[in-house]
Amino acid sequence: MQVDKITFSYNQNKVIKEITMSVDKGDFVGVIGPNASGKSTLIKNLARTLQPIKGVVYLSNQLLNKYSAQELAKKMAVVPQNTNIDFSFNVYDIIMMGRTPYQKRWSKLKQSDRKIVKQVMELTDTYKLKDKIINQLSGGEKQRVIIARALAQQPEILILDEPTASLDINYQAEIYDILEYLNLKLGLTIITVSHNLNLTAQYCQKIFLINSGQIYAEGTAVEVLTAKNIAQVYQAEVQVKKNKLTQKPIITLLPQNKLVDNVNAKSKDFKIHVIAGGGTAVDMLQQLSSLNYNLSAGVLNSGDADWQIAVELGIEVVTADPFAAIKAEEVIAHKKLINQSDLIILTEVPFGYGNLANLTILQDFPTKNKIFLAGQNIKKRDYVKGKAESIWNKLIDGDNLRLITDQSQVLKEIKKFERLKMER
Ligand SMILES: Nc1ncnc2c1ncn2[C@@H]1O[C@H](COP(=O)(O)OP(=O)(O)OP(=O)(O)O)[C@@H](O)[C@H]1O
Repeated sequence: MQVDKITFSYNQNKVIKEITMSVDKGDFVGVIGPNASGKSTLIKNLARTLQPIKGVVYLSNQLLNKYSAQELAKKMAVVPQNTNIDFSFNVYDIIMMGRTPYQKRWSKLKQSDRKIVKQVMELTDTYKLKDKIINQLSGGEKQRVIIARALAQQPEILILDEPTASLDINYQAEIYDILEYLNLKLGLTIITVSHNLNLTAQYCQKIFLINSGQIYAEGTAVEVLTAKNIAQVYQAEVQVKKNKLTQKPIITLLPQNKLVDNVNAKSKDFKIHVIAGGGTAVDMLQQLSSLNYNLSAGVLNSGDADWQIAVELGIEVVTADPFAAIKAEEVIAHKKLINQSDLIILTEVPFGYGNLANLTILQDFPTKNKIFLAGQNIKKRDYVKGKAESIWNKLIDGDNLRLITDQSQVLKEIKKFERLKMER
């Protein structure tokens, strides 16, 4: 599908402004954007429900306007946001309506039509509902029936406007799983409009972010769903993390209200320096960052999981080369960051010759507040013949140090140090 500079207005209100976009055969495309940004209007223009006042849409190199209704129904199926269905039909008949473009007037149903309908019913888990009347169904069941009817059209391209709006999380993922199956196994081209940024990120290969009737950003989930783009378009502060399994972004809305902002504003004055490595601080850095703590970290090797997350979260970090030992200039930079902090957190990182400097350095800061994570005995993490253990034992004697064995206690301990600072 090739969309060439289309503009659309409702009366004088220009809702789509010169949008150009292309969808390739086999794409799984997500259209996102805030309320009233023009998403539904855009896809209605793509589905020929509305006609652009300027610009053109091509489908398989043919102008969309040139298709007969029947030809178009064989090529494209649409699942609109609100579907009005005659309540007197049962589920089977409704899904069979999807076969209309293939049937001659007054002709009998063919065996092949029945077979296709059965297949799509099984795929969408609607076969068990076949005799029910549509108004006896829940919102989620109804939605699956509408999707089944669209699939019965055996389209090449399927356009869905908020297909999971009324579904619980199980069915949301299930609907997207079905769409993914159709996309990957059968090569169906799919365009979905959704408010669910995480589902869109997870499933769509290509995303269009719409703002005020224009494309604000387009590309892969990683390219489009950045905290900056979302802040600009939705005026919302979010945290974007990476799903470790899929490498796709996960978007979490951060608390936006003033009350929470005030609490966070206080937190921002409190600086925490994290000494970690080997992925021992990933969850903690994410949690503390989402609570708006002012964070720094070091010395971390480039490419290390902790380094990766620190960089993604915009945390100031002293970086060493991948797999290389910490160098003198890195120790100096590290000292500077520690000096600026109110609290040092040392994770359960193993120590070898390459990173022993991260422990040694702490001897230069006897009066700094410290939290050491000690779920795993230092002996087991000492790969420098007892040197790490011996430094550790000296360090843990200090009054301003809390040893905790459970990472879930970190926040409680931080709050205590924070309160002490405020009382001073
Ligand atoms: N039939 C209509 N007549 C007049 N204005 C309309 C009509 N449909 C939509 N609009 C207006 O066009 C703008 C874009 O609406 P549209 O439904 O395309 O946005 P959307 O991005 O899909 O919104 P949402 O996320 O809330 O579903 C809105 O300001 C809306 O009020």
